Parts: sequence; C-alpha cells; structure tokens
Amino acid sequence: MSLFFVKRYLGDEEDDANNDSRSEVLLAKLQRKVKEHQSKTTVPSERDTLKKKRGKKEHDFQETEHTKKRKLQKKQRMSPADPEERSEGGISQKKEVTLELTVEDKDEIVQMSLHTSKTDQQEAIDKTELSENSKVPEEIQCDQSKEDTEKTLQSSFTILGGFEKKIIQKVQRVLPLWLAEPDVIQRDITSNLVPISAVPAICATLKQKLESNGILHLFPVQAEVIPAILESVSHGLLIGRGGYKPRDICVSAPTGSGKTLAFVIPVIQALMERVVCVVRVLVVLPTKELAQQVWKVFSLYAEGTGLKVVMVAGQKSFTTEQATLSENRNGIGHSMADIVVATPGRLVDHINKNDGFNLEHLRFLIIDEADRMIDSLHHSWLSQVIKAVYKPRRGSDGVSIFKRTEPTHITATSLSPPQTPLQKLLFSATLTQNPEKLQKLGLHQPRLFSSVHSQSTTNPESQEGFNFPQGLTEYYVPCSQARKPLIIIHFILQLKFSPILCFTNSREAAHRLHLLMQLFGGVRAAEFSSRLSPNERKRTLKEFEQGKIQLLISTDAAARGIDINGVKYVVNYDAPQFIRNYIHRVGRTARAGKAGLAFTFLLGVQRNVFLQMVRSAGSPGIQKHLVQQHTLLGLESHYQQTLLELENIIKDEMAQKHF
Ligand SMILES: Nc1ncnc2c1ncn2[C@@H]1O[C@H](COP(=O)(O)OP(=O)(O)OP(=O)(O)O)[C@@H](O)[C@H]1O
Repeated sequence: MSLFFVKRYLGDEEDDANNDSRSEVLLAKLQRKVKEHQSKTTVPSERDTLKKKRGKKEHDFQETEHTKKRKLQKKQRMSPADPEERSEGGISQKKEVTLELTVEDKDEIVQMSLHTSKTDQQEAIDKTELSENSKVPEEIQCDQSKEDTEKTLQSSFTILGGFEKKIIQKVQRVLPLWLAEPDVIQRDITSNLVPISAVPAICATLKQKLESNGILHLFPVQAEVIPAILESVSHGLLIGRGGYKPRDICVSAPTGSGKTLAFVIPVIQALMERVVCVVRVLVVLPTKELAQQVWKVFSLYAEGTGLKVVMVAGQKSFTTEQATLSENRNGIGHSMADIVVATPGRLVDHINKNDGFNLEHLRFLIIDEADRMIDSLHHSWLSQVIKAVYKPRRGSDGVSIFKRTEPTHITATSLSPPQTPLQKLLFSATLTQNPEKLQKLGLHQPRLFSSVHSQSTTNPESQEGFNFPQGLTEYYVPCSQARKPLIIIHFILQLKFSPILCFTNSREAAHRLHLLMQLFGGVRAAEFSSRLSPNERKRTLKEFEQGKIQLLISTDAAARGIDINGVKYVVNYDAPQFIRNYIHRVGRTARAGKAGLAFTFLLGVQRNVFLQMVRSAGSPGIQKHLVQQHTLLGLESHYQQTLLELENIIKDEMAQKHF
C-alpha cells in the first residue's frame, strides 16, 4: 500500500469543475487508503507500543518544531494582508489546530487539503508532503516511521529479553562427524580376541613372527586398525585408494590394549618390499623410555626383513646417532634408516643440524601418546617435520620427479605427478576430542577408531569419557599425609602386595619415600624419576620387570605407555591432579586383558573432588579400602624411629645442597 502522497500537477488550463471531480476522486482514493491502513494496524504488542511511543516521541518532537514554524508563519500572516492569505491562514490555522488532532481528523485534514483552492491545494499538498516527514497523515507517518523503525530495528539489532532469571540450557558440544561417529573398538579384550588367521591382510612372514612371540590372537584394536592401515597402502606407497591421499587415522583405546602392535605390524608390512633405504616412517614419542620400548618392538618384528630401525632419543650422543642415521659414500649421502623412532628434542636437532637426515620420502608420521604430544608441541617439532618433508633438502636441486608439495585442494594438476602422501597415525589411551587441539595436527579426512564414543559417557555432563582397562579394579584409601608411608609398608609386609608401582606427584616426594623405605628395611624399593640418569632408569625398569624390586617409586615419567609385565598393583601415593594422569598411571596394571588393582591414597579434603573427577571420566566404579588403625600398631614404633633418622638425613642433604 503506497503510503506516500504523490503530488499531481493538474495544469493551469484545468477548469474548476474538472478540478472538483478530480479532487473528489483523489479524496476518495486517499480516504480508502487511510481506512485500509487503519484496518491493517493490529493490536499493538508491547514492542509495537514501545515503537509507537518511540514514533510518537519523534512525532511530538517534529510536531513541536513544525508548530513553532507555523506560529512564526502565522504571525507573519496576521499582519493586514490579503484576506486570501488570512483564509489560508485560517485554513492553515485550522490545519495548525488540527495538527494536534487525532486520527479521525485525518480524513478531515485530507478532505480539507483536497477541497481547498489550487494554491491552497498546492499548499495543502506541500503540507501533506511536509507531513510526509512530520505530520499529516500522522497515522501514516507513525506507521511509516513505525515501519521504518521496524525495519531499522529488525536490521540493526534484536531487543534482548528482560532481566528475569531463567535457566540457561547447557550447550552440548557438537563434534565433527568423524569424532562423533567413530569406528567403535570393543573394550573387552579377552572376549573379543581375533585369531591371526582371520586377518588375511597380514602377510605370512609377520604371522609367523607373531606366533613365534606367543601372539596367537589379535586384540580388538589391532584387528580393526591393522587392516585399515594396510588398505591405505594396498595400491603402493605412492597413492592411496582411488588415487587420492589416504585418510589420516586416529586411535583411542584403553591402556594396555595393544596399540603399539597396531601400528608396528602394518608399517613393517608396507615397507617390506622396499628397494631403496630411505626414511619412510617416523615415530614420535614423549619420553626416552617409551621410545626405547617402541624401538624394541619395531626391531623385533623388522628382524629378517632387511628394514633398519634407528632410535634418536638422546640415549646416545648426537654424533653417534648421526652415524646410525646416514653415511656418506662417494660424496653422496645414503640413509641408514627406514624407520626412525624419536623424541621431539633430538628429532628437531637432527632436522636442523644433520644434513644426512632426510624426510623427503616420509610416508608415515606416527604420533604415540598423541594427546600428550599435542599439548606439548615444544620445539615446534611438528611444523619442523612438515617443513622437512615438503621443502627440498638443502643442496638438492628440488627437480626430482618425487618433489613433494604440501597437500592443497584436489585438482588435476595436484594429483600429477603422483607423489608419496604423508599419512598421520595418532594413538593414545586418552585422545582428546577437542577439535581445536586436533586442528593443530592438520589432519586429512581423519578416521577415528575409538573404544569410547561421545554418547557412551556414563555422565552426559562430562565432556570427555575415557575407557578403563577391563581387568582393572579401583580403590581409594582414606588416610592422613603422615600415615601414607606406613600404609605402603602395611601393603607390602602384611598384605604381601608385590610388585607395586607407586606414583608420587614430585621427584622430592619419590626420593624421600625411597629413603624412608631404605631406612625402615625389609622392603626392596627403588626410585624412578628424572633424578636418575637415563641408564640408571633403564636398569631400574629392567630389575623391576625381573621382580628384583618390590616397590618402584616413580613420578609421572613412568606413567605414560611404559609396558612393564607383571605389575599387579598401582598405588597413587599422591592423588593425581588430572584425569589423564590417573588413567595412564592405573593403566600400568591390568594390561593385555589381565587383572590389576589400583589404590589411591586420599586426604579428607581431596575425597569428593577426586571421586567426582574419576566417576565423570567413565570409571566403572571406585571402591573404598579402609585400613584399620589396629593393623598398623605393630609397625608404629619402628616407623617413628625411622622418621627421626629420615629427618637427620634430609637435613644433611639440604645442607650439602646449599654448599
Ligand atoms: N595380540 C596380543 N596378544 C597378547 N599380548 C599382546 C597382544 N598385543 C599386545 N600384547 C601385549 O600387551 C601389552 C600392552 O601392549 P601395548 O604396550 O602395545 O599397549 P598400549 O595400548 O600401547 O598401552 P599404553 O596405552 O599404555 O601405551 C604388551 O606387553 C604387549 O606385548
């Protein structure tokens, strides 16, 4: 509906009669429009009222302005002037008066403005025009301004609700599809074993090796992941399925569920037929011990295949490592490694300082304990690896037909010439589901294998659920700080728990507990922390595994991934602050489907928070283990004596530190 008054030029020669009928037609038309508009206006909502008020205010303001102008004009006209003018004035006076009038009078105003003489008419039209901006027909104006205001309001901002209290719904995080719908891995190992013969993808050589190492069945994570990785190299190392870049693979499975073999077997099989020895596999782990452990498994299964596995983790000097990685024959560098197992620090050193270390042919980048590696992207090792893969090696002409370019959008040119795709394989028992963190890894169409999917968390409130090993039984022990050593001694000497892997939250706590155990006597104890040299740590782990040590007191250094056979008991001497630490600590027992017990010593103030943290992470259930006071009476006197001796030793150590 047109709300704007259109000025019609009627022309001079038009006679009055014609004028009248025309003005009547105009009048009727305008009246009809005004009536239509009025009928359209609905009952004003609160918002409309607000807008009308706002419009009214604007309108009042403009009216005031206009009234002043009219009064001024009127004064000018009130002088003995042409009666015509006076009548005009009269009319205009009326109009002035009508300016304050209500909606009903608009008809009249409109009528009047159309019945007046031409000049008046012109004036009326002008006025109406004027009113387009300020007054008559103000209902239209209001509507128009209301319409404009409405449009302005709708376009510029939404009026927020009132300040009344209301419950705000918790926002459920929406995960990317690949995270929300993973390939589910069975959690229960023992009832989901898969005979090796049932996995045709594995070659006969490796099947024999597995059987010779006593492995007759695959664990669920291995039965799922090994075929998936082998499928990505089924068309050779150069291209993935259908000629496209193979998808990156992420695996989240409980501690001790066999994730190591899940990447060792397929990677060795993929390289077994290789002709030229170049670095095609890089495995990155957070600690030297873990690198050592994975290097051993790779070496065991690469034996007899001609593949060379080299570890660069700082166990040896940089020069020694350099010599194991490459050699120079007739001025040409030759790689001495097919598979490199590294920790981030040494890896970056070799990328930057070792010209013989070349990653141009890298096919698999395996990141074990991936959540830990994402959190600590120190040395920016990942970006340095990607740079080393895609940037031509120092001195090389970079014209090789295998020159690689970083993956971009798939186009006809980007697929030719065929180049070795870099496929990332991530493994962790506590893989983060935080897309922002995973973003850092630059994954290509990732595929997730998980024993936990977001809907399975027992507590929907918890953002992340983890899966606990099937054979694990968890307890918490209410106690005081002073009684903790006594309870450990009670566990070993009276309950005959052995071997025990005991975790403290600091190196000092581990050291003092170790000293106390030595002073108390009767307990074969050792400490495992960064206070020891790498060789001392290696020897200690070996003795613990051989059963020569009953109590290994460790910091979180041993928490991740360390696979020590035969650990039946884990004790959290100090309660872990983070759920991931808890899961990796208790995951040192109940491995490979075996049973294991985990005890956490809790002070009164820690109890509720800790239990809440563990339960919301999806723990199947943590029970209370109460140590009765009377069971400790027999140890009390000797224990107090030991504490006095310990105090003197610690004072001596502190004194030596200060000198
Ligand atoms: N198919 C299998 N049959 C029997 N034992 C196996 C099998 N696969 C792995 N194991 C054994 O299970 C133990 C745990 O394996 P592994 O260390 O790979 O677990 P993981 O999932 O990597 O644990 P973590 O998350 O703590 O690193 C090892 O001692 C390994 O030798």
